[in-house]
Amino acid sequence: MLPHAADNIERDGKSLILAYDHGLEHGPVDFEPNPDTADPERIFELAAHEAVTSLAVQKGLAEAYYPDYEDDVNLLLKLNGTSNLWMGEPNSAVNCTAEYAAGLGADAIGFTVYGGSNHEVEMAEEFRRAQEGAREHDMAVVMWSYPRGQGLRNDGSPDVISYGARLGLELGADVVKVKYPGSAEAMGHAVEMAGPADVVMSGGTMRDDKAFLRNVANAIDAGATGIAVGRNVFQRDDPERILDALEAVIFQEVEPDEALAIAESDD
Ligand SMILES: O=P(O)(O)OC[C@H]1O[C@](O)(COP(=O)(O)O)[C@@H](O)[C@@H]1O
Repeated sequence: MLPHAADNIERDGKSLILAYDHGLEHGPVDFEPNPDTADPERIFELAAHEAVTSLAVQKGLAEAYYPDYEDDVNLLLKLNGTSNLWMGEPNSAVNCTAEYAAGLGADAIGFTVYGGSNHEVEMAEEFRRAQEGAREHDMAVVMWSYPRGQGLRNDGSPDVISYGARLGLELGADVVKVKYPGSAEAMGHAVEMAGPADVVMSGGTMRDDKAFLRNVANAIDAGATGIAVGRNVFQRDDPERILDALEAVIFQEVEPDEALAIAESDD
């Protein structure tokens, strides 16, 4: 990683990445709890919320919508992805180059690496190309580091998550996105293993406000620099309200109860 490479997608060294690649990764089922969110325009508008430091999308959405939002949104362009229709060993098709991302105005690139998959070797090579391309265009590099595949049954165990965090550092990511390993202590170990690379917690499936914010607060206490979140924001009835609360937890480091009170008073 390069010192300060992620400054353009962070605020005071912290980040809230709004992830919206679910239409590819999971399919339309993820929009069912809040059908308005199938419309990318709704999410680009949401990404203009001041809590959001970048919006992670695939190339097609960036081409169609980003020109109208480039003044208000930092673009984190995902360069690979796989649909839920794929039944093979974990892999992620590269669908965009770093050069093309730079041409679209991206501030950062995002790349999934499934360490432990049968495809790890080719994925590391693809990541190398993307990472070096990003360096040529001064874009930050965010790795979705999700070890899974072959014998790796429990991709959420603390040891595996720490290994994923370390893979990000070793391969040259500026920010490593990992699943929450279940406790502040385990998150602290992952942060330590990532060294100077920033670690952000991946959002996960919908949880109640307090439980979700508690995990985020624990991750921040443990040294994580923020969160990359999709469903826990856009599947809620009032996504702006949870962004207000996340802003308080991540950037002001207040406790979840106080953050929720701040979010209520902003309504
Ligand atoms: O591969 P998984 O575990 O289904 O998760 C992939 C999804 O999770 C994310 O990394 C984070 O999204 P969520 O916050 O909704 O979990 C997305 O970018 C991606 O689409």
